[in-house]
Amino acid sequence: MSFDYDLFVIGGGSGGVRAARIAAGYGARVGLAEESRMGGTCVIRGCVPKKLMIFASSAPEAAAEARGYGWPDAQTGAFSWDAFKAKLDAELDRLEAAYTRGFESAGGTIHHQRARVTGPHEVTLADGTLLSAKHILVAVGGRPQRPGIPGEELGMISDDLFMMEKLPGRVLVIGGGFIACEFATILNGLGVDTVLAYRGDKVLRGFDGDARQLVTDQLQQIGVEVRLGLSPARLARDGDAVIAHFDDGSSDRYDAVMFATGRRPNTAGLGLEEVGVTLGPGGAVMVDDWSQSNIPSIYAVGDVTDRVNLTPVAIREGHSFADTLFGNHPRHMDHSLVASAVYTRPHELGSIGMTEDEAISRGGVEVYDTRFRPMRSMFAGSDARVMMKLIVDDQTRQVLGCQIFGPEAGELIQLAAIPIIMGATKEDFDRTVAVHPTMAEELVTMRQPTRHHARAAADSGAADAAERAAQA
Ligand SMILES: Cc1cc2nc3c(=O)[nH]c(=O)nc-3n(C[C@H](O)[C@H](O)[C@H](O)COP(=O)(O)OP(=O)(O)OC[C@H]3O[C@@H](n4cnc5c(N)ncnc54)[C@H](O)[C@@H]3O)c2cc1C
Ligand SMILES: NC(=O)c1ccc[n+]([C@@H]2O[C@H](COP(=O)([O-])OP(=O)(O)OC[C@H]3O[C@@H](n4cnc5c(N)ncnc54)[C@H](O)[C@@H]3O)[C@@H](O)[C@H]2O)c1
Repeated sequence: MSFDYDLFVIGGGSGGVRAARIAAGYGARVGLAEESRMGGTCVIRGCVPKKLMIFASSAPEAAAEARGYGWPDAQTGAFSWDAFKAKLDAELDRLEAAYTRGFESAGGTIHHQRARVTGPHEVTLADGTLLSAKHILVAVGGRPQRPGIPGEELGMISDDLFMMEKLPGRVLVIGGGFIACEFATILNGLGVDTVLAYRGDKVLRGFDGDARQLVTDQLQQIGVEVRLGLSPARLARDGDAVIAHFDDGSSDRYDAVMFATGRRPNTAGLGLEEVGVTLGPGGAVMVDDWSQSNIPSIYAVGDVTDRVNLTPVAIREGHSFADTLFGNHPRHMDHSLVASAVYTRPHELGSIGMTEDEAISRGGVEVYDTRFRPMRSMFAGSDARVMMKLIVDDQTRQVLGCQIFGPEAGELIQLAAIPIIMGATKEDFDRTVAVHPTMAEELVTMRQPTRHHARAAADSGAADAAERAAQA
C-alpha cells in the first residue's frame, strides 16, 4: 500500500519538530501540521519567553547588588513593557523561522493548519484535505486548564501573559506549581503588585519539603503577598477590575487574575478515541516505552502523553522515536531520573531524583544538608540563604537525589545530574577537589550526614520527623 507520507506529525512543538526533522534526515517523507506557530509551547508561550522575562525581572536586584558593591547611584529606573515586548516578539519570530527552516531544509513539508486523526493511517486537515501516512505521531502538547469556577473566563492563562498590551497594576496568580511560582516572581520583579493564592500550605507540591518552604518564604521576602489555604470560588467583573471571591468568604479586587492551575493533554476533538486509541485520565494518549499507542501505526510523544511534561523530555522522546523507526537505532527514553528547575528569583530550585520526603518513607538514607549565605549576595547585604542537599543510600553509598535552592540552581543541577545518572557515590563526590571560591564547592565538601533516616520500620517516619524537628 502506498501512502502520501512515511510519517505525519501533528504538532510543531518541541517533540513533534525534533521527531519530524530527524526522521526526514533519515530520508523519510515527512509531513507536519501546526495550527498555530512553529516551535510550540516552549518556544512561543513557555520556557523561552518565560526565561527572558525572568532575566528582565532580575534587574532591580542587580541594581541593589551593585549598590552593595560600592555603586551608590545604581538604579534601574522604570521598566518599559513596550520596549521589552518589541524585542521579545522579534526573538520569537526569529526562533519560529529557525524551527520552520530546520525542518523544511531537512526535506519536510509543513501544513499550517489543524489536523485530526481520521483513521489508523489517515489525517484530515482543517481545509478538508485527506492525507495518508504509514505512521502518525501525535505531538499536540497540552493546554492550560481553568479550575471550573463561575466567571473563570475573566481570568487569564499563561499564554495571555506574553501578549499583554500593558502590565496590570495589581494581579492575582492562582495556583502553586511551576507556572504560578515563576509568574508571581516575574510580575513582582517587573513592579506589579502581586498576590499568589494557593490551596495548600506551601507551594510546589511534590518537591522536597524543605525546598518548598524556602520557595514559599522567598516569594514573600521578595514582596509577593502569598495567601495559603485559599481557593477561588468565583470571579466577577466590576468595571475594568476583576473581583475574586474566595472559599473562605473573603473577596478582593485586581486588575487581572491569572490561572496557573495545571495543564491537560490537548486531545479534545482530535479524533483519537474514534479510531480506537486508548486515552488515560485527563485525555492523555496511553503509550508504551516506545511511545507507541494501542493502534500500532499511531505513536505519541511529549506533554500529550502526560509522562514528564518538560521540553527536553519531549525532545528526547521524539528523537528516540525517529531513531527507532527510521534510523535503525532502537532506543527509548528513561523517565526515571530527570532533572528540572523552577526559575524563581533570586534563588532557583534545581532538583533531581529522591526528595527527603521520599527518603523518609524509603529509609536507609543519609541526608547531607547545608545552608549558608553565599559570599556574593551576603557582601551586598542580602540575607538570602542557599540550601544544598544530597540524599545518599547508606549501604551502596550511591547519591540518589540532589536538591539545590540558590542562584543559578538550574545551571548547577544540570551538572550535578551527570554523576548522579552515572551512579556516583558520595565518596566520588568527596574525592572531587573543590573549585574555590564557588558556591557549588559545598556539594563536594559536606563531610558528615546531617540526618539519617533508618531503613524499614513503618513508624521510622515519625521518629525522623521528631529528630528533624529537634534539629530545626
Ligand atoms: C509557561 C510555561 C513555561 C514552561 N517552562 C518550561 C521550562 O522552563 N522548562 C521546560 O523544560 N519546560 C517548560 N514548560 C513545558 C514545555 O513547554 C512543554 O513540556 C513542551 O513544550 C512540550 O512539548 P510538546 O512537543 O509535547 O508540545 P508543545 O510544545 O505544546 O507543541 C504542541 C503543538 O501542537 C500544536 N497543535 C495542537 N493540536 C494540533 C492539531 N490538532 N493540529 C495541528 N497542530 C496542533 C500546538 O499549536 C503546538 O504548537 C513550560 C510550559 C509552560 C506553559
Ligand atoms: N521550569 C519548568 O521546567 C516549567 C515551568 C513551567 C511549567 N512547566 C511544566 O508545565 C506543567 C504545568 O505547570 P502548572 O504550574 O500549570 O501546573 P502544576 O501541575 O505544576 O501546578 C498546578 C497548580 O494548580 C493548583 N490547582 C489545580 N487545580 C486547582 C483548583 N481547582 N483551584 C486551585 N488551585 C488548583 C495545584 O494545586 C497546583 O499547585 C508543569 O507540571 C511542568 O511540567 C515546567
